[in-house]
Amino acid sequence: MSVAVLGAGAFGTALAISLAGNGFVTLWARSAEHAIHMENSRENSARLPNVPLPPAISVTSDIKDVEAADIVLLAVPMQKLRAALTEHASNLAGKTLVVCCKGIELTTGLGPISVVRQTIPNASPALLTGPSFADDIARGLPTALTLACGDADLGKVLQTELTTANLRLYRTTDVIGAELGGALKNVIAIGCGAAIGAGLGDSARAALLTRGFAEMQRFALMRGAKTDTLMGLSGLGDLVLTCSSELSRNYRFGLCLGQNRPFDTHTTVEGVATARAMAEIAVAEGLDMPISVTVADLSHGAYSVPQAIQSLLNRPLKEE
Ligand SMILES: NC(=O)C1=CN([C@@H]2O[C@H](COP(=O)(O)OP(=O)(O)OC[C@H]3O[C@@H](n4cnc5c(N)ncnc54)[C@H](OP(=O)(O)O)[C@@H]3O)[C@@H](O)[C@H]2O)C=CC1
Ligand SMILES: O=C(CO)COP(=O)(O)O
Repeated sequence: MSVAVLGAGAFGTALAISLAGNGFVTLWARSAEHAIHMENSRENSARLPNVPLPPAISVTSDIKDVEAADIVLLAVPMQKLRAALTEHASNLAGKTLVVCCKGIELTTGLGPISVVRQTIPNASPALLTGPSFADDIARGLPTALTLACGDADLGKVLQTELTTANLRLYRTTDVIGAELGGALKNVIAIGCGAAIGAGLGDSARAALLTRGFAEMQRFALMRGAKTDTLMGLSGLGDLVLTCSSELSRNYRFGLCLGQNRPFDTHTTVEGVATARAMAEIAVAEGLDMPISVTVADLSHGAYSVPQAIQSLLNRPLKEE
């Protein structure tokens, strides 16, 4: 089956490089200039520098090339997904669409699969998520991800088609659990980065990671996710990776908050909008999500790090 990747950012490019080991891949960028530069230089110097594009990748800005593919991977930031799908709805109608973004849409509180269902109702949606840095995948380092698809038979097909020499896919039909694990871990990673940035130490990070995971489970189970999914690659696996590595943009954003340093506003930091979406849902549903709500406030400058720490430490004592 032919594969196209819509979105030539760091992750889309990395997935295209890995999938090129299986056969021809179309990598679509919205900017014609960017596409031509990548096609000629055989590198995505803007988003994923120093990794050559294999010959099996064709970079294009012509959406008709995406339309020709059987499977389309959607690798744009969560808050841009609806606009991208709406713009290209007629080209993507009826296709198998594998969303690769991690987050909750701020304006609706929906995850990526629901956004696909709303914008392109006759598409077959799936989700690719789990612990993986674009740079690791692009350099061929071994990575394990979760392929979530509500249609179990299609999930098996996609698992086979999208597994590569270095990318091992596990499958699940628990789309909600996989979506929420990937979205919520970014929020906790910002908190962990802030703790380390502020010099609070590794013990504080472990506490935030663990209690943050309890919040992730509370939120996801309320939305119908399965505990096993949260315990897997798309939940705990990605949480551990993102909370412990400076390769993570969410973690680095948190580090800057903790150190009171500015952060490049052009960098994709999914956890900022997702923290806000999550906090709004938590308040509406009466869910106790103190770390996530604190990260939302911190990320938008409503709290300083010392205020955030005080508010978390001064909460009433409770059972674990
Ligand atoms: N980077 C990583 O290590 C990983 C990322 N992910 C997830 O993948 C998703 C994308 O992240 P990543 O690739 O890193 O982000 P980047 O910031 O590297 O790239 C985002 C890409 O999306 C494109 N884009 C933005 N808006 C639109 C639009 N409306 N239509 C078409 N294209 C658009 C941008 O185009 P332009 O350049 O023209 O602005 C850019 O190419 C995120 O949800 C992230 O959480 C998941 C796992 C790992
Ligand atoms: O999702 C990721 C790792 O699995 C990438 O994390 P960042 O978006 O924080 O860089």
